Amino acid sequence: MNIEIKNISHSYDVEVLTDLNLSLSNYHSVAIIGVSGSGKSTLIRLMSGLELPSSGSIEINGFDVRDEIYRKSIGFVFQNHNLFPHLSLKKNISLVLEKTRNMDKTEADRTALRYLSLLHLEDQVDKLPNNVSGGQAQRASIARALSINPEIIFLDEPTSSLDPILTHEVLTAVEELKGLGKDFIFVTHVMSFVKDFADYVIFMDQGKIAEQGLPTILDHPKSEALKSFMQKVR
Ligand SMILES: Nc1ncnc2c1ncn2[C@@H]1O[C@H](COP(=O)(O)OP(=O)(O)OP(=O)(O)O)[C@@H](O)[C@H]1O
Repeated sequence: MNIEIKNISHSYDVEVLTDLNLSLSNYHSVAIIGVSGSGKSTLIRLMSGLELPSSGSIEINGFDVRDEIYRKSIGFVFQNHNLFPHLSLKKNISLVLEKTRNMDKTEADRTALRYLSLLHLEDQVDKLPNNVSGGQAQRASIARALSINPEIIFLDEPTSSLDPILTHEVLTAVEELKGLGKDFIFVTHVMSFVKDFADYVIFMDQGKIAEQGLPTILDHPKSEALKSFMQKVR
């Protein structure tokens, strides 16, 4: 995918991203890392078009992120699974497909089952989100994001509410998706996953990109900020 971010700043009560620029071509799996509050979630939400920057522009694969065509070409997985609690895992997916992709019920059900199986949830499809583990629910929300056949999948700390075992289970499932030919942009605190899965790393510090490059920057950080971060997360 190609990413062109020009001079974006973003404020809530105070400025959280400051004059940020990024130009990337032909990477497929971009990790955004950094300490809590450094602006990672804000950046990934702006890149997905879920929120618009206070100033500046973002183009991904040649589309302004405000473009409806772009918005239909992405899937987003949130920190918490965001599934409807009163619908089964299957229905959580098939309903989205019926309502937003005009699929008939049979095709929507078939597609939901296909993606739930891809995430190893074929035995859980009729359960409600509250009756499966946190890792299974998060895998179902990844299946839901995939089911609309997006070009890019955004994951904003998908394992932040999970214990280490479930974190491993979800991230292993994500790694298995590499062969699908999708592009990924993700925020995570799990550095082993960054090393295994990312082909480019963006390190955020205080609303700016403090360091960026291939995943090898994690082993050979140049900036004091990334050095200090790596000492804390190891
Ligand atoms: N909707 C909002 N309204 C007001 N302030 C916000 C909002 N979202 C984020 N912020 C503030 O913006 C700053 C950056 O937040 P952001 O969530 O982007 O950081 P982060 O690096 O993803 O942190 P974490 O790792 O804790 O999720 C923080 O100071 C946060 O309190």
